[in-house]
Amino acid sequence: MVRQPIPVVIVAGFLGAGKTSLLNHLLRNPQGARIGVVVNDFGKINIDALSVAGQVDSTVSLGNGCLCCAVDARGLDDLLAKLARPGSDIDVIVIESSGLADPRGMVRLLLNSANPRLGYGGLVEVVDAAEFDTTRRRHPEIDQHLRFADLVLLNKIDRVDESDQRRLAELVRGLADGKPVLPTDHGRVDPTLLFDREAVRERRDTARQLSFDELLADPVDDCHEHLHAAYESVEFTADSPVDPRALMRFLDDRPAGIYRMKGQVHFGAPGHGQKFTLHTVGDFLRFHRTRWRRDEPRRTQLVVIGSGLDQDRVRSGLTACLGEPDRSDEHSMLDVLKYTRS
Ligand SMILES: Nc1nc2c(ncn2[C@@H]2O[C@H](COP(=O)(O)OP(=O)(O)OP(=O)(O)O)[C@@H](O)[C@H]2O)c(=O)[nH]1
Repeated sequence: MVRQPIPVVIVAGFLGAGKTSLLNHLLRNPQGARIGVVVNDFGKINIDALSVAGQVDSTVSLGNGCLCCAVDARGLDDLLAKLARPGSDIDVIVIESSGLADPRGMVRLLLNSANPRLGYGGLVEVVDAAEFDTTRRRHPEIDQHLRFADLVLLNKIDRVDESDQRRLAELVRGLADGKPVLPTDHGRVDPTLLFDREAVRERRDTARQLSFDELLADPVDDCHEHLHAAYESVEFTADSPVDPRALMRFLDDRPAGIYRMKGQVHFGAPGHGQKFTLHTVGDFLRFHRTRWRRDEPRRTQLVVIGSGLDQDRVRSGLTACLGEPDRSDEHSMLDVLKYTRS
């Protein structure tokens, strides 16, 4: 029996829009589908891969760099072929692209893949409703990304009021050429919308039209003009614990240029030895508290992403946060806990 191609769904969207949240939602609610995952992060420590690891059998990580550039895409075909190898019982592959990748390059790559086991499963663009206006002002090219989407998730809907929800939904629908726009929070969407195998051929045909008319007609696609060309990342790893008050001071007065921070923090405060996952997106700040896996080293690993960063200042600022808190200070974690969801 000839097997239907495995749909490959690309999840794209600007830094911090909610791609990993969507991926985690899909992995927790697979509706019986076996999902293979490819994670491409910006920054040498692949925080996203750490976040989805343990939930899925087949995760492959592309590490640093953006998938959208041909030079960085080398190996993607091999990774996909590995996931779709004969005998694999994967039903769908989801690629979470870096928040700075240009999705057009990835769509093109998949359409041009010679692997008969793989089919283009569509592009899902995740939009951060709370940050969209600002992001668009700074990066007007985001509009182009939306044009190629098959489905747009207007995410973080809980962070905007109703009239803004309506305005943004209309705006995004217009930019996405009338494609469906679904309001979501934390990427919670009906997974069957993404995994519908029947829709794969149709999407491929539509995308092929795009590919000939627009994608391939625009082969220049200079990587130096991609969003990631203007961004840089700083990685920070430390085995000694972090002083919560010092970290909060750093976060309250972040060095200029930082847009996104993510990773895990190991605090030294007594009674707070759990894993605190940190996310900042623009002004947004959140910690999520979970248990460390048994084999996981208690250490802080952060990726800081921004434009025009003073990398030394970021590193020295974080290094200055290391140290045991004052043990007589019972409230050292108070500010952290204000921003924490368990
Ligand atoms: N309030 C709110 N927060 C959200 C929502 N979706 C995601 N977040 C939070 O936003 C932060 C970033 O979410 P991620 O899912 O990591 O975003 P991402 O697009 O994968 O980020 P990058 O890979 O760095 O580009 C996390 O703290 C999430 O918990 C949402 O709908 N509402």
